[in-house]
Amino acid sequence: MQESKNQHSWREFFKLIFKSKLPWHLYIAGFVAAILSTTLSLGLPLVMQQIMAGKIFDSEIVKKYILLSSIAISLAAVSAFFVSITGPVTKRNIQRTLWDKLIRMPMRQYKKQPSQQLISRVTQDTSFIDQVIDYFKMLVVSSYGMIGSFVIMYNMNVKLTLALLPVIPYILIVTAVVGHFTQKTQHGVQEQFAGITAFFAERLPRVRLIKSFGKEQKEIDDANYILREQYKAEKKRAYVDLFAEPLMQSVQAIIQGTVLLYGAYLVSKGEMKVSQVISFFMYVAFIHNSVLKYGLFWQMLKQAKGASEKISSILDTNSEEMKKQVSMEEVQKKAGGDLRLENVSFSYEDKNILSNINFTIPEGKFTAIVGPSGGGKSTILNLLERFYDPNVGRILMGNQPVDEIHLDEWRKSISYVSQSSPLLSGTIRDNITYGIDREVSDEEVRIAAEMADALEFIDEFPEGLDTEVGEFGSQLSGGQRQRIAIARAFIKDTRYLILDEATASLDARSENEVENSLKDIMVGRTTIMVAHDLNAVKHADQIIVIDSGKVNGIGNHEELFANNPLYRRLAEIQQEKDSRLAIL
Ligand SMILES: Nc1ncnc2c1ncn2[C@@H]1O[C@H](COP(=O)(O)OP(=O)(O)OP(=O)(O)O)[C@@H](O)[C@H]1O
Repeated sequence: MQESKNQHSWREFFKLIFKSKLPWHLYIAGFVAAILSTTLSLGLPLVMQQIMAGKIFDSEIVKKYILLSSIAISLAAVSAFFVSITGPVTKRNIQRTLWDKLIRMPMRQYKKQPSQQLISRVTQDTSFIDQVIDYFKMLVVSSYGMIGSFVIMYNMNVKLTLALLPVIPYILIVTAVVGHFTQKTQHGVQEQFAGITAFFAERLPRVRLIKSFGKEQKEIDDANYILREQYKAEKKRAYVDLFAEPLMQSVQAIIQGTVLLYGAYLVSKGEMKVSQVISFFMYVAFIHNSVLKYGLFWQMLKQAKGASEKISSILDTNSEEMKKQVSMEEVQKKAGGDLRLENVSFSYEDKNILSNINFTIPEGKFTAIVGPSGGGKSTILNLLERFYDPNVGRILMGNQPVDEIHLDEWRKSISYVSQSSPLLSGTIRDNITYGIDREVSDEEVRIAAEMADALEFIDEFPEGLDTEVGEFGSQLSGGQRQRIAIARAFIKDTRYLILDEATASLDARSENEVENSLKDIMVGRTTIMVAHDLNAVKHADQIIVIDSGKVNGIGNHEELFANNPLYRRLAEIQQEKDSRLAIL
């Protein structure tokens, strides 16, 4: 079982590498430069051997040494440059692939992982992949250098080379043990880091909530706790370093000691020259450096494998399918624009929300959806926008199932204004024209703003349409944000208008202004409005009462007031509320 999981994750790793269109030409260029540099470096101890053997005054040999080392260093620099270039290109390509997938995932998928985790997939995990490819290149080059060193050493002196062989198992064990513990503790540090990022990223945008409940000290204590955990993880890593460093040094001491002591013995026996021992010494330093890279590569590979599993779990999800067989225009010509929910049932995961819903939303008319909180009204809007598909039943436009219509055209035919219309950071103009694919003139933006009752406050800002709205529109009031969203809906000029409690969070004056703006925009459009304030829907052509995921009644205000006890009760509550407000 464990083995098949392991094989699976390696498959994910290679799948990701090949999917991400990596800059192979740059990798190959860097690899060739590194191999050439290593080849020249392998020749250096031999030239040094000649110099140490008495040719110090032979200018040709000295020149050769300087030339060889200069070229080797330059090629190593070129190779390092390619590493610096390939890393960011690889990371960028993987991030692009990932973002492309993330933004096209169906809504259900976003619920499966908190957004903080998704962010660290794109920012943190992608870095491991490019690092491991670089390390792999380094490993191949180091192996080549090691084999080359052994071959040269073997030709120089068989006895001294063979004397190094018993050290190899020790080197392998030390590298594996150090690699294992370093990787484990490093993983712990990264986990803590991800937790801390998530903690701060969640708290900072909600600082208002924290302050209003006076919970600053609790948040400081919570932060102290996770920062302490981070410190503990880092301390563990420091302890591992404490043992790792001497162990790795002992590898160096053993191989260098073997060369020096046994080399000195062979010199005393006349079987080797001192210059050869020096040359040997240089080769074992080369081998020692390569061994260190093996240890690091193993750690990197494990991290990259874990990261690629997580990234692949996102890449393997299905994207929303945008193009289906029928275009919106065709359907409309053939079947008109009435929307019909036919035996629709729906659940989020295993929680049943809607049961056997049937109703029609007539084209060009005003339909309101009302009912007690949690009954499923917004869920119906989610289904109409096709953020989710019904589990049972279907939604039709005319007599055409909407899931057969191009999804991008469908969504573009709907303007949606909700209780807290989200804005993106940027200017007021950027936000009013967001999602509009054509060129929009300032004149047009101003007309839309005027119709949404937004122009007056926009002109009060010194920067006018160029005013920055801040993160999530934080520089504007709730009412201002709503009116920007309505101006956007005016410009979008869509067939369908969906309003979900569009005025619920506003004060009486803003509510009045926004309602007036909405009245203008609703003219001639199929409007579906969810509202708790029954005054806002009294004049609807049709009101649908939803209770506990079922249709409780359909009719206009008068009909429902006369025949539907739930609606009458809601209307009476509304009247009581209105009269209380009138007294105040
Ligand atoms: N994304 C979601 N995942 C899981 N459950 C959800 C999700 N959205 C809503 N629900 C649940 O579905 C039920 C219906 O919610 P919905 O928002 O559709 O009700 P509503 O009638 O619009 O309520 P309100 O009038 O309070 O806005 C609620 O019990 C809610 O907890």
